[in-house]
Amino acid sequence: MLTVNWQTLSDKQQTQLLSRPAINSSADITAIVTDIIANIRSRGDEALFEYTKKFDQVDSNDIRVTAAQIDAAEQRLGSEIKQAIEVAYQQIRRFHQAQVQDVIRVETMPGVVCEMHTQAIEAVGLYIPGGSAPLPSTVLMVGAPAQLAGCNRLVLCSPPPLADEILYAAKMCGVDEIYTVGGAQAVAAMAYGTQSIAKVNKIFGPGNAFVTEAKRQVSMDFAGAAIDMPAGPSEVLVIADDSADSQFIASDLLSQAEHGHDSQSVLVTTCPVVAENTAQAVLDQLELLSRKDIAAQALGHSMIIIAKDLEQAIEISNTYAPEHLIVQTRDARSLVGQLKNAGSIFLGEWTPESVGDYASGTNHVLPTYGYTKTYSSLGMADFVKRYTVQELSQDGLRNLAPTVTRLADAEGLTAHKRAVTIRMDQLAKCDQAGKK
Ligand SMILES: NC(=O)c1ccc[n+]([C@@H]2O[C@H](COP(=O)([O-])OP(=O)(O)OC[C@H]3O[C@@H](n4cnc5c(N)ncnc54)[C@H](O)[C@@H]3O)[C@@H](O)[C@H]2O)c1
Ligand SMILES: N[C@H](CO)Cc1c[nH]c[nH+]1
Ligand SMILES: [Zn+2]
Repeated sequence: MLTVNWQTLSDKQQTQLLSRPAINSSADITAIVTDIIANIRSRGDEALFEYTKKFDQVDSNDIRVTAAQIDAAEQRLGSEIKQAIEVAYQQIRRFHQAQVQDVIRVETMPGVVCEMHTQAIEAVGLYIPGGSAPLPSTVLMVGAPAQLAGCNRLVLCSPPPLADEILYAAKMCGVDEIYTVGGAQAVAAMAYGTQSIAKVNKIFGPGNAFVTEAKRQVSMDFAGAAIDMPAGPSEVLVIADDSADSQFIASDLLSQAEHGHDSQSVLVTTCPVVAENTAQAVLDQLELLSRKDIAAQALGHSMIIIAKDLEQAIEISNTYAPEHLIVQTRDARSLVGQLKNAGSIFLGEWTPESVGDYASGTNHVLPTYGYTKTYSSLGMADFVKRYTVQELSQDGLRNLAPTVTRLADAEGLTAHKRAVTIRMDQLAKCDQAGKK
């Protein structure tokens, strides 16, 4: 892991160090994905089966998981893992239930009532990564809020083979339309529809560079599907002062590095001793990992930055805009207001990032590539649409009519004006009749 002293770097070096490649920066990946999407659109299932054979080595036209297969998966699982999935599901539901937005009602002027309502998105596509590891926790992160929101059709796609834990978590979230397809081809199938998979309105979930690029491309086409966010290879940034425990920091850096060769882990510390001890602890702990090779590759583009003080450390973090931000300093809570760009923040030494990955209740689907500057952690708001309702009483119309008619005059829109004056005339007649 590269260690650098921030003070000694030029502006250009600092910018380079904190940047990551854009989603579509690989011309190869962009071209491959464009081709896959075009093929799925023109040849549907036939292309979907071909890609599943080519990329996932499964030669089958049976991509829909049956109810019997879901039940069999449940039977095979041990009680401890079932219980862990159940506890995580309840935790996630609890935190997401609290985000459910009640109807907002405001009387903006006497007799003028405005409301904001939400309505669940009808059909949602849930992408669950599966290339390098099955992620049942991701099923809960996208499935539980979709279920809570009341989405009508929950479609899950994940590359074969589907782990029993994935099927069990899906069942818990009420997902019964499950397909064993992955990659860009699964995203294209959900966005445009094929003979086996009917089109969805919005696609959720993280994935590798091919999946994320496919989501980007289908979301740019109005005939495609909306997407949640760019959620690519995992990242973590740790801010630490001299009070931090280097063994703890190393375990957090490695827990994201083991996700994929393209994951990135960053430590920004004000203390050179913590920097040195953490570098050593990372090497020691790396030896203990089952996915040592993957983590080692990720460490190749990970780094330790020595900052002059906490203020500079925070500035670096805000510029990098990490998916996960861990704060291991004295009184970590006091920094929260200054941490402007992060998908999810973990405060203090007793809050490892992995609790958010599984079961604290927060969502682990988070923007990466620096998109925490503009995108948010996945939440209930992503599964619904907002719409407004307004209702005016006779007095409400009387009160608002002068404003609306003058603005309609200013815009030269006489029909808009008449829609108000025609009613005002009617009200005037009624008033007259009432007086007689
Ligand atoms: N940001 C988040 O919220 C979040 C959450 C969980 C996981 N992740 C990330 O998701 C990613 C999961 O990646 P993964 O690879 O394990 O699973 P994946 O399901 O995203 O990708 C596997 C698929 O990629 C396709 N593919 C592989 N090589 C290809 C090639 N050469 N050409 C075309 N398609 C190809 C295949 O179709 C395969 O099914 C990791 O990077 C992990 O860090 C992110
Ligand atoms: N850290 C990942 C999000 O970037 C989510 C995850 C799933 N399982 C373990 N971790
Ligand atoms: Zn993780």
